Amino acid sequence: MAVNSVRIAAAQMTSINDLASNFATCSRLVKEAASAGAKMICFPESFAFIGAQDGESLKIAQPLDGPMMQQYWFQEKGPDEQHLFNTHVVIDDNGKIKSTYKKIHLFDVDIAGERSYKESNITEAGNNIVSVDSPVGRLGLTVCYDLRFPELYQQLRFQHEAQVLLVPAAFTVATGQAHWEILLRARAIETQCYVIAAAQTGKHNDKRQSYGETLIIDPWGTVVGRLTDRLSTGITVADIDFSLLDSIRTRMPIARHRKPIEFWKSASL
Ligand SMILES: O=C(O)CNC(=O)[C@H](CS)NC(=O)CCC(=O)C(=O)O
Repeated sequence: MAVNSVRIAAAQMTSINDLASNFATCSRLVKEAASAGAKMICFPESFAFIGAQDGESLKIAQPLDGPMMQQYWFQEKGPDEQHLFNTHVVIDDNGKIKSTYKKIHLFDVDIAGERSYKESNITEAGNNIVSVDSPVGRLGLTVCYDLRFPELYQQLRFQHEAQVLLVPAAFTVATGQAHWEILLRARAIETQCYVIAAAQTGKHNDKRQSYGETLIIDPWGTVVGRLTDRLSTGITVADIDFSLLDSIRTRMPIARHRKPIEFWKSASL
């Protein structure tokens, strides 16, 4: 019988301003995922480093072929000394880089009652949509704040034919409480894709805290993977079931029913 499902793991962790300590956590979680039978593990945004002071991430940023990436990963050095790229990297089981995606939507947002963020101060935005085939299906790569821009996910499903959408994140506590799960489930339902959302959680330093709640969601919108504690470090695993995915897409063929906006008419503007 053909194998129609394959296991994936999503990590949850609290990265700090210490590359070695974050790396030790990642190694431990990779081993846990392998013993659980997972073929792939997804880490949160900024798993390698979350700075406590301005400029710290710029200092540790390295090129994709630098020494850190040999170990795994990152903060990708940007086009100049003042900017890095917020890059999502897919690495195969030989340690080879299969694909990279630079975060398109930057988080320049003033959170009521919390603080304001200006990611564009140190980050250069990307402008390429990226998908890649993998043992767990065709992946669509995104990062964190991208989650609020559904057209990216529509492109990944309908133009790139993605089956699994990846959303590594470091959501704020306020926006996470209000929006995290509902946005992720909406993306899964409207694209009929698995959504894997590995999340930073807890307190990184005096100024920075993340919501957490790593989730794996199936193409029907059901949460199939979640840690028991939103704030703990660990993994959750779930099986990507291609028969389920095909059956949902066959019974409700939204790819065929979809009417791309180029064909719509505006009555008036
Ligand atoms: O700065 C880093 O180290 C890593 N990058 C992030 O944490 C980014 C930019 S500040 N965070 C988000 O995009 C949060 C989005 C969010 O919370 C929302 O959309 O509500």
